[in-house]
Amino acid sequence: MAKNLNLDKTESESDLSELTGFIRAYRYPICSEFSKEHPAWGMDSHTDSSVLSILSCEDQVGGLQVLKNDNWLTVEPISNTLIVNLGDMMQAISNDEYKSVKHRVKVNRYKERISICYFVFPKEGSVIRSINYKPFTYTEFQKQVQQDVKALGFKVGLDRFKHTTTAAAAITEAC
Ligand SMILES: O=C(O)CCC(=O)C(=O)O
Ligand SMILES: [Fe+2]
Repeated sequence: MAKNLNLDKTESESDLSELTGFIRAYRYPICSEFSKEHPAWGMDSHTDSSVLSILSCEDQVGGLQVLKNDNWLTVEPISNTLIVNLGDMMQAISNDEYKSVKHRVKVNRYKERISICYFVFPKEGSVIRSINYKPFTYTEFQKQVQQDVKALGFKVGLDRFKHTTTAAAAITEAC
């Protein structure tokens, strides 16, 4: 991807680090109390703050949905297959050429769901430089996300770091 985007090799290597990645395992219990009209979410709609997120759904129980062209698409689990989601840091690094995908997880009525996710983050202190965003470090991004969630109840994300005043417009729109 770095090659496709003509990114500087040293700089893109410093934006990716195995050392700052982590693995998280999830268990989504069975939930029978929902209907088509009132679905229940194991995880609400969000974008990952990572560079990349690699998902493995251990028991082939579906539920993951991704937003494409304003439509929620169900990701059918395929055995021995990993799903790679692009996160906010990849969107910034790629100057918005690659988009951080909005996704959510629906709970299952009959089976619990186990998934394992590996999140890749930028190296500590590495500055994300992009035409569309002010330079920032992942630590600064995360701090802003936490502040917004606390103050507004939702993540504003990359719009906060846009060069223009669209950040304010994005927040007003979301309210
Ligand atoms: O459990 C999943 O398949 C997705 C989890 C997820 O989206 C996340 O941890 O950010
Ligand atoms: Fe996610």
